[in-house]
Amino acid sequence: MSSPATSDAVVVDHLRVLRGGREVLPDLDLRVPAGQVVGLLGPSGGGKSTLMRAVVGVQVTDGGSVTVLGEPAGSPVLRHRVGYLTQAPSVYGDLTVRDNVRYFGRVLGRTGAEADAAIEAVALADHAGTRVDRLSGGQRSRASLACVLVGDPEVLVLDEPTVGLDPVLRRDLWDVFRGLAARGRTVLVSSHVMDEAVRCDRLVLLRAGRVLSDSTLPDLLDRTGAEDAEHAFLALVDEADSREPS
Ligand SMILES: Nc1ncnc2c1ncn2[C@@H]1O[C@H](COP(=O)(O)OP(=O)(O)OP(=O)(O)O)[C@@H](O)[C@H]1O
Repeated sequence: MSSPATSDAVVVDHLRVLRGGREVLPDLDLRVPAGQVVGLLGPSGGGKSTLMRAVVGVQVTDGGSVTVLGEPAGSPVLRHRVGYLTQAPSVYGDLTVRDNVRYFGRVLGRTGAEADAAIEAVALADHAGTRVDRLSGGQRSRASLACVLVGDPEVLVLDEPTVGLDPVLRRDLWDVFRGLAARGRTVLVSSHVMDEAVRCDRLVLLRAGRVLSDSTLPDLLDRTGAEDAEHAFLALVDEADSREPS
């Protein structure tokens, strides 16, 4: 059996981001090991999307650095090596699912068969011929995900890919993410849903722009004595609050 990759696909060093004049990420350090699924969890407004935007290089930053696959985030050489799923589906409404995925695939030199495989992976084969503007919100976001998957990027940055999906679809998508990591891809995925923590190799708990914890789930549960990720997170919040002056 080959040993897991030990290099870091993403290195965030003292990242500082201001948005709307507010310090959203004051001073953030993070390492995302290659070939792993790393979950970015935490409350709404905690800075998950901002961090992801910095990793793909679309966020104006105010200090520190973000390195992806050894290159500065956003470098042109990373364009085809990093895939990004935003919370707002980025697909053409007046094209079918198949035409969207084939279009993005063609830009990246992928075949029609590879586009079909990406559609299959997000369980949209039955809707491949449907115009995207006639899909539900969850289907639309899966169509967007297929457009990311078709490029088979080395690093996937997925902002809430399972939001609003039923448990079966969520499980199936997590199987896809696990399969990507098994092939050496790195997946940084954000979620509000704490029970998705069990599917991650590592968990980063982000709150108010700070990393409360960065560890495996077993280590997190050990450290906090909690029974699951949600209770562990609450314990860490309480611990952080008790340290802050009121
Ligand atoms: N365009 C913007 N202009 C100014 N402030 C912003 C902007 N977008 C986000 N923010 C602020 O940045 C902070 C972090 O937002 P961010 O979207 O990164 O959080 P999040 O953890 O991804 O939240 P959610 O889970 O709700 O998507 C929030 O306080 C938010 O109000």
